[in-house]
Amino acid sequence: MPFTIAIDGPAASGKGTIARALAHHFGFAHLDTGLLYRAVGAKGGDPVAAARSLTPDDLARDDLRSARAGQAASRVAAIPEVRAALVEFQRRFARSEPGAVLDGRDIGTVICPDAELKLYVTANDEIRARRRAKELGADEAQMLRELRERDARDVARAVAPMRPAPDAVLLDTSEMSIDDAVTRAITCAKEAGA
Ligand SMILES: Nc1ncnc2c1ncn2[C@@H]1O[C@H](COP(=O)(O)OP(=O)(O)OP(=O)(O)O)[C@@H](O)[C@H]1O
Ligand SMILES: Nc1ccn([C@@H]2O[C@H](COP(=O)(O)O)[C@@H](O)[C@H]2O)c(=O)n1
Repeated sequence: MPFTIAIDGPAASGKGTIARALAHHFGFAHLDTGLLYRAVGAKGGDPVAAARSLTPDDLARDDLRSARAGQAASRVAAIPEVRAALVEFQRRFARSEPGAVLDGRDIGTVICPDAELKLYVTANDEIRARRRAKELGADEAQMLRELRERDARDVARAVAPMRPAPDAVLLDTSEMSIDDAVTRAITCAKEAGA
């Protein structure tokens, strides 16, 4: 049976960093599910048709990590038919052997409600904005506005809103180094049987 780790949380909280490190440590596959929504938003045209016809080339675009792509992603992510078109791919990925780590907003609640480990990664808004501004070479105040706008949309949408699964382990990385956060996540995964 594959071991699935579901990681959710708000933008720039450190989910992807932890997910990549866990996948590397345990030899698991990793899927950054935000990339799917970013690719749909970046494709333009009808988002539902875009979600139904996503290709590996769409996911390899080099403009998907921008703040603009993040905003476009959170708009298309509120469309139920877009989300529905992406469910099966994510669930199939989650069954990768010997295990898989998926990070996003609804992994523990909708995509993999039976995951062996669910983490909900947070950090305070200002710290997240500082980290993202440093990463993108962008203005911190503008990043703060954009992160808050995106989080508000992700929390408020009717379908698969961003929230912790009831059985998720909460990991606030505000005062943690990357190494500390990864070490804590590895400990949680070992305790869960990885
Ligand atoms: N504990 C930490 N301390 C300092 N910087 C961190 C920490 N965790 C992550 N970072 C940095 O913060 C930035 C955002 O992290 P990351 O991309 O992992 O967040 P995310 O939650 O996956 O974001 P998104 O949802 O937008 O994909 C990166 O530049 C990363 O290197
Ligand atoms: N499981 C997911 C993952 C992402 N989204 C939406 O995509 C936006 C971009 O995600 P990043 O993780 O790359 O920042 C995000 O703001 C969400 O709107 C989602 O809905 N579900």
